[in-house]
Amino acid sequence: MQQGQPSPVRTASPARMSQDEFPFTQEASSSSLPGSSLPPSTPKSTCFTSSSPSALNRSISLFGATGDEIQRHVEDQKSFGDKRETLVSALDSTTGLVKGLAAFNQEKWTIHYPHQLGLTTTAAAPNALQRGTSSPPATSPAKGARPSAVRRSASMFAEEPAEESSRPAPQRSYSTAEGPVKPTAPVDAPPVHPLSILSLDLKLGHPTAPTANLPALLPSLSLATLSQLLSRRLTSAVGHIGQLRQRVTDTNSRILVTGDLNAGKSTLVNALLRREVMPSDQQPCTTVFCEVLDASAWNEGKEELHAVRDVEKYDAADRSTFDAFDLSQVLEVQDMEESPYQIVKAYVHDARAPAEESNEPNPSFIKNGLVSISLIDAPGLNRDTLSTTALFARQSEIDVIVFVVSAENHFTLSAKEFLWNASREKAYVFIVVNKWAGIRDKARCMRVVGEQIKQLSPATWKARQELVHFVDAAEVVDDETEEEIKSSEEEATSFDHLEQSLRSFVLLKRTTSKLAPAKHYLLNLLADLSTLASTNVIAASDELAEALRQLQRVKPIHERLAAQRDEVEEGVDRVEESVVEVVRSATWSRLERAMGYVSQGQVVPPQEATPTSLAGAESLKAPTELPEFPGVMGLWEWASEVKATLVRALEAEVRSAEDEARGETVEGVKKVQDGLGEKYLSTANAGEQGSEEVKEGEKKAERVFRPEVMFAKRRRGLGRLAARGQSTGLGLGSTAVGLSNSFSATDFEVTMFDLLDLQRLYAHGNRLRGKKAITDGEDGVETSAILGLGLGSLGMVGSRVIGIKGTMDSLTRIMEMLGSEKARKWAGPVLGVLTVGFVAYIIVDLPRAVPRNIGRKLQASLSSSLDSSSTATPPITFPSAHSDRIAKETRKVLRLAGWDLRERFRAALERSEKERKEVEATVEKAEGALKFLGEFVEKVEKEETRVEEVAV
Ligand SMILES: Nc1nc2c(ncn2[C@@H]2O[C@H](COP(=O)(O)OP(=O)(O)OP(=O)(O)O)[C@@H](O)[C@H]2O)c(=O)[nH]1
Repeated sequence: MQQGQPSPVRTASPARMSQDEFPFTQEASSSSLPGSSLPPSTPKSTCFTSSSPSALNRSISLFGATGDEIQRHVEDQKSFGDKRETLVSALDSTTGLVKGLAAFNQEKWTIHYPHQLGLTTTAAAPNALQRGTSSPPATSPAKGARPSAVRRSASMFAEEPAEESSRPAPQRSYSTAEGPVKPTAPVDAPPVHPLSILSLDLKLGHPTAPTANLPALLPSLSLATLSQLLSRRLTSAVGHIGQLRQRVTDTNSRILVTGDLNAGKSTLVNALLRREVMPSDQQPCTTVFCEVLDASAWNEGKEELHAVRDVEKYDAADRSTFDAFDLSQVLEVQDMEESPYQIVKAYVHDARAPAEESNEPNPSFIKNGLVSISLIDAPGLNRDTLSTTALFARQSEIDVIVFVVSAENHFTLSAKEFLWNASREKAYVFIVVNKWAGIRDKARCMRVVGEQIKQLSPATWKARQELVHFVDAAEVVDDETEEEIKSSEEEATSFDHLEQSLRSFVLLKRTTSKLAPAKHYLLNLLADLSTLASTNVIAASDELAEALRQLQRVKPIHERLAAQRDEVEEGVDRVEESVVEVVRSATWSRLERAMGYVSQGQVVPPQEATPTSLAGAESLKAPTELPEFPGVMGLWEWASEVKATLVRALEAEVRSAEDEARGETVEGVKKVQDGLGEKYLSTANAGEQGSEEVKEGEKKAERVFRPEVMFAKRRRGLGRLAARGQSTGLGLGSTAVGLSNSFSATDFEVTMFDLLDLQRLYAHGNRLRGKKAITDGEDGVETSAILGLGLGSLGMVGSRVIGIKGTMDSLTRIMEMLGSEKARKWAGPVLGVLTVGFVAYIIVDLPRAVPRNIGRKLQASLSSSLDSSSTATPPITFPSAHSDRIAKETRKVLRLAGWDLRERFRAALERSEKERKEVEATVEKAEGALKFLGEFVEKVEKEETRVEEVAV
């Protein structure tokens, strides 16, 4: 530096400059862009107190960046890269978490919403998550009191106050079905914040419902519906994360350079590239938008022009979508009258870019190793181009608008209009006041331009230290030789400052426009996930506790019932067998006894323990004695009556046996239904949680035992002994099992022989004669038999009537003498005597003989009808047949009662097994849910910490 030259820029340290000296007084706390990660710029007062042009020229360099600032910008770039990497990783992890929760909600556990548990936003409440899980996913109070800006976006039930910044979250109830907010949470409810991203959009389907009433709708939605709505929310969250990721990872950033005609836009672009790529001329020469891109990044390193007719179809790899020109032909392409091209893409190499690919920050503007910046040189603004450029500027891919204004001309009307509109949409617009070197009264120029900016774009004005630059682009382009480039890196200039600000601003813009939304969205989403998971930890803990309590009740009952299964079977069989045996033997002995009397022609004397007939059962009065003998004249009718009486006596005994069996059966059924039922089913019923209605229904379904219907379908009529065993009508809806044998006491008629005790006579005669008694059923009567009969009868008459036993023996001896020759001559008189004796016997013995004969015949008749059965088995007798029948009927009733009990027991066992399985499944489900949610909350918290640390 030569002597006499004005002091170098750095000696005029910004710190030493007075704020008042700077025409654009910096407003307090607005030295950096709002929300910027850049530290506030050092107040670089650009006081142009000297009116000397050279001094001013030197002062201009005050705008230039110091080495520290450049270093800071470099660090900014690096930090941007780190933040981006962290957020991309967090976005990916969160996608995994959301998908995991969605699958969990679909397959394993229906997610509850906080209001379903009646939770409130009680920030001071102790953390309830510590109960019910070994690894409590605690939400720290610090997290609970997360800055409300993060929460601002949505509330599940009510709008959040916009101004809450440092205040704790308002108390808010989730269960507002009744309208007014009231704290419904249990004392140990965790702090819960309202859901934002995952809140339910209940306006769907209720477009007219006012927001304030929405909470009232929540309780009316079922758990399943809410869970489905949540699924949709989660799916859309995954979609949104995808979009955010795309935006975050998008490295392309576009700067639109626009301004008045001839303001020096092309010159500025060239200056940023440090090479003359765009044509610049006194004459308006930019007619088409021309985008300058890094050739190595976008066109395989090849420098050329792509003149594009249809931007929508453009593909750098597809030659058919553009016309290619040499880079040097740019003026030709621009100069075309009525250009057919929408845009010209100029792929160039930046002179300052490193030859090799590197992610390290470097001085190149378009290839800085972090963000690929493309510069779009727009046609100068006039009435024709204004709307097109405005449209272009509005595109979302345009990160920054650099508005170039000539210091010589200030803002034209078109410029003002554009700036006015653009600043409304983009908030910040870079303003480059170009051709600054030629301005003499720089202070005045600055003041005028400053006033205009203040009005046109207040936001830009506020951040003017970063956004408003006074430069001379032509100087940079003209003067920069290879060597000067080097030296310029060492000596910061105002243009460097512009360049670095622009670069930082692009990064800042990207941070604000891409990283910040991603961070805020992630924090909101993660907070929601944490809330949901925490809420569900409580739900799962409660469910687990309840299920374990249920299991404690249900498991032992089921185990006991399962162990008793065989016991019940055996118990029922035992009762059945014992009762049947009692009935069988009682019946048999009763009938055997009865048959003993009847076969002797006697009525059956009542037994002491004869049961009385049950109400409703058909009763039959047992005859107490035989009808009185009316004399020989009424003999025949009397014999029939005797027969009927004996039959009735037998039948009455059968009835009594049945009554007795019925009584036993009643006892047996009681033993089964009440005794065993009480013993085994009370266990099951005690454990049943079934409603009273169900139990009532089961009771109704039980069979009702009506003992009086047992044996009801017996054959009617005195003449038949009802042994056919047709349906006995047990009253249990069963089909009776019939006996294969049939008894019929009416099958025999009273005959002449019944009136005489021929058999007895015959037997007696034979005994006298030493012969074997004839058997029943032999029709033929031999002479000797008749003789025997006669003798027998005589003897009997004699012994009864005369009363001398000796006479009888003498007569017998006399009769035996008839066989000898000597005795034959006695035959006539003896036979006479015999006949008289016989007749006398008949008359005297009738009242006794007839009943006996009939009884015997009755017995024979009953037995004969059974004799057809196999000889291998014990002979079936009247008592045995009836005892079998009655025992069978008893067994049938008991079996049904047993079957009933078994069924009820089986049903109870099944029910308890089902209940146990259900409870066990619930336990498993809740335990699984707790495990999942515990891990989930941990992961969410890890992500939250990671994302919170990303400063955007
Ligand atoms: N002294 C001086 N002249 C400049 C500066 N910038 C541009 N010029 C001159 O101004 C004229 C117009 O420059 P351009 O870069 O073509 O301007 P432009 O805004 O691109 O023009 P159009 O695209 O046609 O609107 C040229 O002759 C440049 O040499 C500068 O900073 N200082």
